[in-house]
Amino acid sequence: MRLRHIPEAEEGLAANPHIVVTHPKNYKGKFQKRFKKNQPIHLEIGMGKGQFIVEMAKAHPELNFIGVEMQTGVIYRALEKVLEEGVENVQLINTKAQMITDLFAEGEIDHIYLNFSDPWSKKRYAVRRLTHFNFLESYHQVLKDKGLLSFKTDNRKFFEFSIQMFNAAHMTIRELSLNLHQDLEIKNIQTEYEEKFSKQGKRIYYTQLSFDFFQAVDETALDYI
Ligand SMILES: C[S@@+](CC[C@H](N)C(=O)[O-])C[C@H]1O[C@@H](n2cnc3c(N)ncnc32)[C@H](O)[C@@H]1O
Repeated sequence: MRLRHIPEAEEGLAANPHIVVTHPKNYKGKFQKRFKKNQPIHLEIGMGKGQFIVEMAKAHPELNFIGVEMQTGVIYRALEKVLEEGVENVQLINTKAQMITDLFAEGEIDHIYLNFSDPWSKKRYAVRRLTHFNFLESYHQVLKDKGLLSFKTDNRKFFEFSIQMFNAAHMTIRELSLNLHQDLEIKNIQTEYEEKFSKQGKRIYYTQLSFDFFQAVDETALDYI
């Protein structure tokens, strides 16, 4: 997702410090302080323009949500949505996924969502995929014991790569669908990309996993890349 430069974005983000966390490292281990209610924290990484996180926050007032997005113009669009909808259980952070162990303490997060993350199709960029085992190790660190990771994509190869990574990390699959929109048993809130891709007739791949039997990634995982 690339947006044209939005001149008012930086100013808009700075003007809303009650929603946009301007010094996130100061809250490491204390993110509950950013919310009105002390309740489980769900984190979306690469949240885009915020459709999913805002709809989730409306559907689940019993949860707190944090959205991480690296592009300033894109997170600004998410901020506009949070303000428009008046949801009080969403906080936004303008940073990269690579930072999450600097931002969150061990076990601070209950659930991580990766929705339509960039597939980085070229092998030499495999390390940038947000399901690469380097990222899985950092997710494991910040997630609570038995915390969950949910992942959706339209890209079959990326999904297969990710399943191999999850397997190498000894994760446990809790839910899986190779055609999410045909699978009526799985509750689903759509993202911007998901709506676009499913209108084009593309299948949506989905899985939800936990790290309860996590072990260090084994070396054979490297064969998959
Ligand atoms: C393809 S878009 C998907 C957006 C949204 N999740 C959806 O499903 O509609 C991927 C988003 O992830 C963001 N992103 C990519 N790599 C990231 C990273 N390393 N850290 C934070 N955000 C990232 C991009 O800026 C982009 O907005």
